[in-house]
This record gives sequence, C-alpha cells and structure tokens, in this order.
Amino acid sequence: MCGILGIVLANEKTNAAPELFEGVMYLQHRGQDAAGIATCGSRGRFYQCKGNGLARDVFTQSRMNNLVGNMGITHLRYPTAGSSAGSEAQPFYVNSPYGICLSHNGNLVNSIELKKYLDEEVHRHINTDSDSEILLNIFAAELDKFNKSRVNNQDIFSALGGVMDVVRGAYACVVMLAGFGVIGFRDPNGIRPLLYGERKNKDGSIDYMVASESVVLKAHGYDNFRDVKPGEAVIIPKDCKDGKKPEFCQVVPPREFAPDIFEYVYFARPDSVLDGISVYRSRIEMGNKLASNITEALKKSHPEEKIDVVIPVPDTSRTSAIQCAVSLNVPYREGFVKNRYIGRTFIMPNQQERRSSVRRKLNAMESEFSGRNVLLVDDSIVRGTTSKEIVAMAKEAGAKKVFFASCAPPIRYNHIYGIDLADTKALVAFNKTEQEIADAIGADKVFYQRLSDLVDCCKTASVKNFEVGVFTGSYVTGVEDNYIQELEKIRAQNQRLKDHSDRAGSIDASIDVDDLVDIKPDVDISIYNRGDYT
Ligand SMILES: O=P(O)(O)OC[C@H]1O[C@H](OP(=O)(O)OP(=O)(O)O)[C@H](O)[C@@H]1O
Ligand SMILES: NC(=O)CC[C@H](N)C(=O)O
Ligand SMILES: [Mg+2]
Repeated sequence: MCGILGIVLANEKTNAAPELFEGVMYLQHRGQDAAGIATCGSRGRFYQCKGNGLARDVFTQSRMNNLVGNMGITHLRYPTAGSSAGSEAQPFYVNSPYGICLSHNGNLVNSIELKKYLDEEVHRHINTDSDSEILLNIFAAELDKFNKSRVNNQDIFSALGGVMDVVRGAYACVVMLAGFGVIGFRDPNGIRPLLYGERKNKDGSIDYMVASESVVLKAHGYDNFRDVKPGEAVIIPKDCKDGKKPEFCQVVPPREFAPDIFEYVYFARPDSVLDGISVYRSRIEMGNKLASNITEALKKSHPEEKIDVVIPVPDTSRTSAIQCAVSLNVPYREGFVKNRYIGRTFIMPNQQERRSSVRRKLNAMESEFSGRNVLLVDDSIVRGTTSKEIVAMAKEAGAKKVFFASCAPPIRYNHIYGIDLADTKALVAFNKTEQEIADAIGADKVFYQRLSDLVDCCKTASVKNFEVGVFTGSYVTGVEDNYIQELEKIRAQNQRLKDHSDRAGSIDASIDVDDLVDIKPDVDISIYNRGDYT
C-alpha cells in the first residue's frame, strides 16, 4: 500500500506542486516512510523533491519553490519490497528514453525474473532493491523498442501492453513523460486502486487528476471521476487544448477482477469510494456481520457471560465498532484515547518502534473498563502487536473479561501485494487455533469475521471477487517459488545493516562483507534517482 497521485493543470503557467502537496495530505495514511514529488516544466525538464519522512517534513516551502511546471506526480511510500532507504523513495526517474518518472503502488511477484531480463537482455542498470525501479525500467525498455525520436499515444499504449504481458503482480501507477504528459495505468487484475477525474475551470478549460483514492479528487473539486479499469491506461497530454484530451485504452484484456479486500478492511480512508464500493459502508456492514457472529459464538462458549461495553481500537475500527455495538444493543464507549500526533503503527518500519508506539498512541480510561466485560473491536489482527498491548492495557484498567473481535478473518498468510510481511511466522495467527490466538494476545476469547461474510460486506453487482490471499494463501496472480524467500533475504540483510549501524552509530568493522556490498545509504546518492532532500 502506497499513495500515488498525478495532476495536469490546464493553465500552463500554474505550478502543479502546491496542489500535489495538498493532495498527498489526503493520502498520508497509505505511506508514512517516504514522500516525493516530481514536476515537469515547460522546457520538458523534471524537478524533484523526495526523501524519508512524512509529506509535511519532506515538502518544505523552500523545496516546493523549486518544483515548477503545470504537471507532476507524487508518491507516499510504505516499503513492501526492498528497504526503507532514502534511495528507494519515489518517484523513480530514468533519463532514457525521453525522460520518465514513475510512482508505483503494489508489489511485483516476478521481480527476480524481470531484473534478470533487464540485465541480460536489455542491459539496464538497476540501482536499488525496489521493484518499482524494475517496473519503470521495463516500461522504458518497451518504449525503447519503437526506436523513435518521439512517441505517440499509440506507442505508449502498445508499450504498456508489453509491460502488462511480462510483469506479474499488483501495480497501480502514475507516470510522467517529459514534455508529453501524465499516464495512469492499473494491473490487469485491478488489485490496487486508481481513479481518474476532471475539474472544469471558469474559463471552460479542464484540469485532470489520477489518484489512489477518491477522497483526494473529491476534496479538490474534481468530479466526473471514475476508476481506471483493470488492464486499462489513460494518457493525459500536458496541454489539453485545441481538441487534445485524455485518451483511455484497454491495453490488455482484463483478467479476473480482484481488488484487494484489505483496502476496505484497513488501507483506505473510510470516506473513499473505490471501484464503486464505499469503504465506510463496507465497514458498517463488517460491524453488522461481526455482531451476529459474536452473538452466536458467545452463546456457545460463554453462555453465562454478557458483554457490558463495546470499545473500538482507534482509528480504523471505529466505523465497524459503532455498528457492532448498535447491532449487539450494547453501549459503545471510546475507552482508548488516541494521541493525535502518532501515526499508523502497523506501517512503521520496525517492530520495536511499532510496539512502543501502541502505548504512546492509545491510552486506556479506567472508568470505561473497570469491572466490565469488554468487547474490543479492531479491523484486523496481523502481527498481534496492537492487540497484545491493548488487551494488557484493558486488564490494567480493571476490565473483568476482555473479548477481542476482528472485522477480518484470521491472517495466516503473507500479503504479497502490499503489506511489509515476508515471514508468516510473524503473524500471530500463523499455525494457531482461535483459542491459541486468544492465549497469545492475552484475551479471554477472540471472534473473527468469516471470509464469506467479509466478501458479502464489500461486493457489488459489478465487483464480486476480491484478492483474499492473506486469508487463504492462494493469490490471484500466483507467486514465483523463490519470491517470498528473496524478500525475506533482503529484509534480513537490511535488518542486520540497521542493527550494526544503530549499535555503532555508523557501520562498524565487524559487519558481514556480504552486507556491505549492498549498503543502503540514508541519503540518496545516485545521480538518476537524485533527491533534493539532504
Ligand atoms: O496486529 P497488528 O500487527 O498490530 O496490526 C493490526 C493493527 O494495525 C493497524 O492499526 P494502525 O495503528 O496501523 O492504524 P489505525 O490508527 O488506522 O488503526 C490496524 O488497524 C490494527 O489496529
Ligand atoms: N506499498 C507499496 O505500494 C510499495 C511500492 C513498492 N513495492 C515499494 O516498496 O516501494
Ligand atoms: Mg488500528
């Protein structure tokens, strides 16, 4: 999960950067690790600012002043392949052919094979462990095949067809071609979301936006918006006038349409509508279905007990928890107060930080817990970091019995398209029964949503299937045999590097030579990924 956004403004004299900055503020929840903006000026030159940190820290006023041009793209990163090094912040850039910048949301499951192809067949240099850099170079190599000094829309659509034929996995992308325009495209299964919208100006001209979530489009006055379809691309020319306008093309036939159900469970903002499905309404339904499950299960396991109060685990579960309480006819109380200055803990880069952040983020009010049987409701239990701490805090605050309900079914498999989890052993539900999970997090009982119920909460007449591999272990694109092992290897290597540098204040002499050959600088040092965040 990352946030991506692209804008082309009709007025060629207006800079897109301020609106790109405003826009990423609506997508920050999709990635807290790194942020980047690239714009393109009237002479076809790119301007870029990217680095580790939240958008508001990376995009300072002085850096923004350098970003000129009426079109641009952005990225908010939650690293899911490679590492969180500054050199892997996006957008990525290649100078040949034509000058291309790319922002990518998703993961490529055949990145190892693609990297080999780039090296051995088309001789392109890959400078990081990011699969997004691979994707950019595959697109560049496809465009190169035309061997033209200038490409047209048809060439770009054909090149994207070539990309979609060889690349497997999840990818929603915004791309900027120097002096040409902004391109949006979505993988043939539509795993990650992408929307397109138009905003009419007073003089009749039109601005265009492509973004990960509808909330950005809506907030910026873009209407007439729609989802990019699986396997579809849109090209927005840099100068939409004199009859020039965006062009859509179904570049490859769509495959099984399977948006990631985790967008509805956790990733997306509740006020977004993705693929015609309201995230908010789906979460309300999750609360309803969960309540009927709980009533049934509690009757069997604890017939003598009753739930006194429903308490959400802020923030994401709130919508479902309220509805769950209404359905159960039990009072809803905000027993945990959230510190508004702490971000999402799940997408923080390391376990130690995640664990301490849960306590800093949430504080229990004794008055709401003391002497009561509480039902804590969360959207999901993944590593169990949050639930373990939360249950302990509820008990410390005097709760009698603590039941823990999850709006998603048990997560027992990797999420290969967008959660930073290579090791299934890190999942609290891995190889455990529900009672063992309850014991592991210290709860008296856990309640899980059924998968069929979760699908029912989200589906519509036009979207019936979802990517649910995280619950079943079966993924819509399949996975290369060694893909997960390779991700694990890179992660372990990054962790060793980090441990060494944390201990010594810098890389120490005892570090394994194998690690040193792949050192990840915090500050971006490569010329073609040049950042201004120093
Ligand atoms: O089992 P875990 O590994 O702890 O992961 C699950 C938790 O992480 C997320 O919260 P997060 O703090 O990221 O964001 P939120 O404030 O949007 O709920 C999610 O909403 C769960 O609470
Ligand atoms: N979460 C994402 O979409 C990440 C995109 C890409 N795989 C990266 O790690 O940078
Ligand atoms: Mg949460």
